[in-house]
Amino acid sequence: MDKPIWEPSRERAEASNMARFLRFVRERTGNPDLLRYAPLWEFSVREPQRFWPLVWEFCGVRASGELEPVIEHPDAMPGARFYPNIRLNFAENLLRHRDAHPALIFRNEWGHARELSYAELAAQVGRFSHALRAAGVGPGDRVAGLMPNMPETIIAMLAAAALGATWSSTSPDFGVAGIVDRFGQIAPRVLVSIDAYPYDGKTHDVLGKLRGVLDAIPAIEHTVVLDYSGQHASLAGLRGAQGWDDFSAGHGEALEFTPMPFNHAQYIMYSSGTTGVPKCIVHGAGGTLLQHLKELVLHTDLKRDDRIFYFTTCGWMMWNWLVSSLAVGATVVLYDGSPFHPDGNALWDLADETGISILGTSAKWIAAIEKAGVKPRQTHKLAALKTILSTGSPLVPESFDYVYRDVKDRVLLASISGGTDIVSCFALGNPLLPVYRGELQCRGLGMKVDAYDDAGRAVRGEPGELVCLAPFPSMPVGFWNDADGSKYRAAYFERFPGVWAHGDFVEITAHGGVIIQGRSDATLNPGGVRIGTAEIYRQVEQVPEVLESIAVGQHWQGDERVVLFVRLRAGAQLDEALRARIRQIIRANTTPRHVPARIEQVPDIPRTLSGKITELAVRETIHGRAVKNTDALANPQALAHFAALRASLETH
Ligand SMILES: CC(=O)CC(=O)SCCNC(=O)CCNC(=O)[C@H](O)C(C)(C)COP(=O)(O)OP(=O)(O)OC[C@H]1O[C@@H](n2cnc3c(N)ncnc32)[C@H](O)[C@@H]1OP(=O)(O)O
Repeated sequence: MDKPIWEPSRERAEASNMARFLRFVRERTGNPDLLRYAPLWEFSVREPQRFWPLVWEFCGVRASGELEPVIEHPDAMPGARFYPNIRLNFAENLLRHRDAHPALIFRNEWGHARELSYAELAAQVGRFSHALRAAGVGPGDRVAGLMPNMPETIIAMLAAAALGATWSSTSPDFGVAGIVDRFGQIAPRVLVSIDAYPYDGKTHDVLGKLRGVLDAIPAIEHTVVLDYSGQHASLAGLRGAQGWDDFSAGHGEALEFTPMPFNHAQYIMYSSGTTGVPKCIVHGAGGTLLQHLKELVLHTDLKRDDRIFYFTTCGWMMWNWLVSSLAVGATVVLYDGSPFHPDGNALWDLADETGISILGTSAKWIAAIEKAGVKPRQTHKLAALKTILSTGSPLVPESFDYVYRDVKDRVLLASISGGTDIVSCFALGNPLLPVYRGELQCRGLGMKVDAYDDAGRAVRGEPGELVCLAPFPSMPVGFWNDADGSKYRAAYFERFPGVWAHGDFVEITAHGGVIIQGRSDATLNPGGVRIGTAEIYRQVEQVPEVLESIAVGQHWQGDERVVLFVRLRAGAQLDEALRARIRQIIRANTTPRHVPARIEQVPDIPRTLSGKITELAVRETIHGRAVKNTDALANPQALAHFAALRASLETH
């Protein structure tokens, strides 16, 4: 059982950035024992004040100011601040290369194919940045993107970052309410959007949603619309709207970068919980950069001649992570569309056509193409492919077998895990280590990750709560609109004081690997797409017949599906018409991925003594597991209604 499924060759390991880094750290610290990953990791978490400057120097961060202190208040969790006396510009770090090497290769379902060199990218960023400045954007302003994964999204983000503005993006599959719930909170000055986009053989309109968004967010002064579909749709009637080309016309290309504090708000990302509107998580410029460089250069072994691809929307942190690859000067391959269009080979075709060497995707997709009988080993060359990354949900042991059997045997398969909250990973790949079925190779350097039982004791060889015991640079710098930090503390530090509790169940294995078991909190994760239940409740409860509802994730065919339970007004009955209406309102206002797979009626919903509905108690009940703490429930008898539905939920 403990035999690796794959091991790096000696040549591959020795040529890796991680091996070079080990040598570099040995020289700099004079510690001859740092010969393997395990002692390097120990050093990184024991001496963060020495470790992070080594990453900084090895990766060549561009900045000015004093490097000391590395961490101010190093024992405060939260409260520690990295590099308080440093200034840098995020875009300047990502655009350090300005040559003819390809920066971006883009493909989409419509057959668009484009390539931009680093020089061309820099010129386009320069022009858009001047246009944003002319529109009044300056340091600290927010620029929002309702954009697919395409070059203009990166151009707009870098242009905003060059000015010291904050970027926030959301995928255009959200309905008006989902968009307004997000961007409405951060009051962006400029909104960048497309007119329409392709997904799964269809053209999805965005212009129609823009009016509702603009009506609800008066802060937006300018709306820049890219004619992505080429249909030259009229922008008449859209407040402050201009086409992308008109907006940028007449501006010069010279890049200017405004130096910003290390902890300046670079990105705002969204995470929906069980109540209220989504949380706006603010990530700092320097912390995001340093952490991404560590993960890309060391853990992913990214080099200049690599072509890196990740299947992601601009609403998932893998987009932000992928874009940081520009700092290495590598080529970033972008794809907009369904990874199943026209068939399950779409991404393998892309890999062969564009020479992808690092291909990132999700556990759900790998399981889906296996089921569809896709066997790229027989049909594709995949000559350049050396690493496959997977995230979103746990990659099951059988998927490791599939990849090595039917995709490619000489490939490092790295399951990686972290999240929006940290815009990076807790555990991930490593070019020096073997791959064990079902395991993430290691905890990330500098990440003091552990597994805790309910009493806050570290456990090994069994699942516990994923915790991080020490500060790391990509902790959020805070939440937006949370001046006293109470929402931020409540999100991660209430479970164990002074310790980050992430909301995942994790096991740390005997050989230092990590197995993620799934969410320990009420977050839904169907197909690896993270969804907060509140977004569903806010829609369902607009349906007049529904008094209240509760949504949980049910294990289903190796994945998770969303099951929604509704309590209806006296006399109302849940029939197919009502189910369809509930699905429709969710689909229209959130995204199609929020739509529950099953909807059932219950006469009562369990709540705590303080009146909060308890998703975890319902989740345990429908899986036939004992519910802890029924004493804390005001109406434990309500669980019987869910237990009664268990057999039906298990069969269809
Ligand atoms: C380090 C970390 O920890 C970081 C992270 O986790 S970041 C998050 C990573 N998460 C992921 O990578 C998610 C992985 N999952 C997926 O990408 C997708 O589930 C999948 C590609 C595997 C399958 O996608 P899919 O085939 O479109 O199915 P699914 O996601 O179930 O889509 C449901 C519906 O939404 C629609 N849809 C999906 N994306 C859409 C879009 N952009 N626009 C419009 N409709 C869309 C689909 O067409 C489908 O519609 P129908 O119900 O009408 O058929």
